Amino acid sequence: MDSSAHPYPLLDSLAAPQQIRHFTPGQLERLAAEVRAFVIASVSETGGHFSSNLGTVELTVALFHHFDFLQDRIVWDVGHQAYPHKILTGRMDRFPTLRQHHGLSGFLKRDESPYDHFGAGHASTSISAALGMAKARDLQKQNHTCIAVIGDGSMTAGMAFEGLNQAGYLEAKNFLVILNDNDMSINPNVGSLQGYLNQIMSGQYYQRWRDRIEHAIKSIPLEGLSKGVAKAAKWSEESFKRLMVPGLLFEDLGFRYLGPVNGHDVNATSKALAEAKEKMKDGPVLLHVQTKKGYGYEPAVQDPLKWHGVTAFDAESGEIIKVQADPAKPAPPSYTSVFGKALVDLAKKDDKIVGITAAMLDGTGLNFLQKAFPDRCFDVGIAEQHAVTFAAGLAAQGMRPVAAIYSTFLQRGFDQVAHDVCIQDLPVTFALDRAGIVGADGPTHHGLYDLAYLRCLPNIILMAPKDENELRRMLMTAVYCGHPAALRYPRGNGLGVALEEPIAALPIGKGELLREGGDLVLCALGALVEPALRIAESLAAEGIDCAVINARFIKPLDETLLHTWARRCRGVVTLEEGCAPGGFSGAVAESMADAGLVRPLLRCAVPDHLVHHGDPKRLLEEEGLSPSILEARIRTFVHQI
Ligand SMILES: Cc1ncc(C[n+]2csc(CCOP(=O)(O)OP(=O)(O)O)c2C)c(N)n1
Ligand SMILES: CC(=O)[C@@H](O)[C@H](O)COP(=O)(O)O
Ligand SMILES: [Mg+2]
Repeated sequence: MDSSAHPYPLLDSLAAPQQIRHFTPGQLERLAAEVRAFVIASVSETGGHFSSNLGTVELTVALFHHFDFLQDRIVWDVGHQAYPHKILTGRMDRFPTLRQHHGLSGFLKRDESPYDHFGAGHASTSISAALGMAKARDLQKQNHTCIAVIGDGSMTAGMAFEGLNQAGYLEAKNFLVILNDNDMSINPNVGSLQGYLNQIMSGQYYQRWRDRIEHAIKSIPLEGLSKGVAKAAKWSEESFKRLMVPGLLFEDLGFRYLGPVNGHDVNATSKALAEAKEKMKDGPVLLHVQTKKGYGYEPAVQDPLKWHGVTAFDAESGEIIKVQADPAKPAPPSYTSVFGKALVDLAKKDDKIVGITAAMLDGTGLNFLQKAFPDRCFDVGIAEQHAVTFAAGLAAQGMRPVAAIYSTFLQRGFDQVAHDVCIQDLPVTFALDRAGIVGADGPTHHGLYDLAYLRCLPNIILMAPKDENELRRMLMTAVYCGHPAALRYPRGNGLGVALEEPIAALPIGKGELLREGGDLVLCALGALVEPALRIAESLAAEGIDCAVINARFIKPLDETLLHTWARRCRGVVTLEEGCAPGGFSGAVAESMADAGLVRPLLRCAVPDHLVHHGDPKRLLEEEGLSPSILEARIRTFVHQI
């Protein structure tokens, strides 16, 4: 990065974040301006989460002015808004590597810095984690402050309220929750909580009078009054509070509510933090900070959804830099959009079909349904558990719900899938986007575990499409199979196959034989079917004869097809973009073992370890799942058996 074009004198002279504690108000403002300029310059080159980070600049600077985060603890919810935290804690020079292979993580990581006290990536964990830290501190007789910073979107999750519930009950001292309210999740934030927060925002005037009114009411001498008058005075105190005090919901949960404060005025935010420090000596405090996504960069302010996460862009013009595509070969559509449009096609013919998303309207492609049938599309907020049971309720009353949830985020709804959907055999469809390796978001976001955590559940039908056409057919199969069903498909573009009309359901539990062969049977799943076919053709030129099966179903597995070809061949190879323990290869191995069918087995899957962040192609190579590495592994295997 050319630092002469973007001078950062204060940042450059910052040897340690503790220096910020002695900054003057003017220096705090200049530091915030530098951090913002650096975020814009840096993310314009690498891409990354953007608008949320511009929203937390002043808040982060003010936090470092008041706290020493080598002693005090801070938990950033999700962590996608913590670039300013990283910049102030000695990681500025690593930003050119952001979200790249072996580079700086896009989230917080305990092993990346002593200032990262808790890692995340999924939302709404911060209050629970910070409260755990506060309790550990008390039990170990320490006295630092523990802080959770949580966005209004993340606050919609049940888990956030579970944390508040316990914190208020414990009367946790030196415990601060900062609610960073920008009226946005990735899409606009939804739900009655947001309505409540907006009401507080519009009633700022009352906050100034709050302390005076409370004091005046409290100073009424109740002792000398008759019982009835004292009761009336007490009642009027409560009523006044309810009228005048913003954030009463949080007060009723045992928090002292402070704010709202303008989170882009660094010195006002600093003042509010000073007050919070005093008040939290007596018990938990919630500080409500009002910010704007994209603040300080007009294109992002105008379109915070587009600028939530971006690829590289021209900082001057705000133009996203497009990777030069071959004009002769238009890019195939994304699996997400194929799903979104197919759902609308099905919904046009069947008014029992409804869609559900947990705050990922555009991310899952449910925006198409939202546009076509707004009454049949539900964004429930960041509330995957609720989304699943809400879908179960709809299914129990004869609707055909399709819950579109990223593979990684459904992990949070596991018990609901098991207890509410599968045990009751309710026909809920799970459309699991981002299955497999996702790339830059890293370990918290790869969709590697879905097959393992769903395969064990009763009644569920599990599928993975080899291309866009099959995705549409699987969606139809799932919606009308009368049981719980899930289809999982990857992030990114499909293969560009022609879409067949009309969409036809698949026979349940039937795989597809794509190629006959006598040496090996390659049993492939989803995104690895097409590479398996190409590998088989390449190996044929060397005299290695491979049959290829497109499994289509992980459950029920097409055992007849599998066993037939396993018997005809000398060895079996499974290929999947998912974790090896418990995944598709496990289903194949179990089935052969149960049938007493003994064949050498090569399992091509992600081994039992973390997959870090970076370019998906490179990560696939590292996991031994890129086409050329797969081919080499299969060649070695066939020569060994
Ligand atoms: C459990 C879970 N569901 C969904 C997401 C995807 N996600 C990441 S950030 C985000 C929006 C968070 O909104 P908010 O907390 O208000 O932060 P903001 O971006 O507005 O600063 C969502 C839905 C996630 N990370 N974790
Ligand atoms: C932080 C978070 O969870 C999301 O912003 C996520 O990064 C979105 O990923 P996609 O780009 O795959 O939709
Ligand atoms: Mg928000």
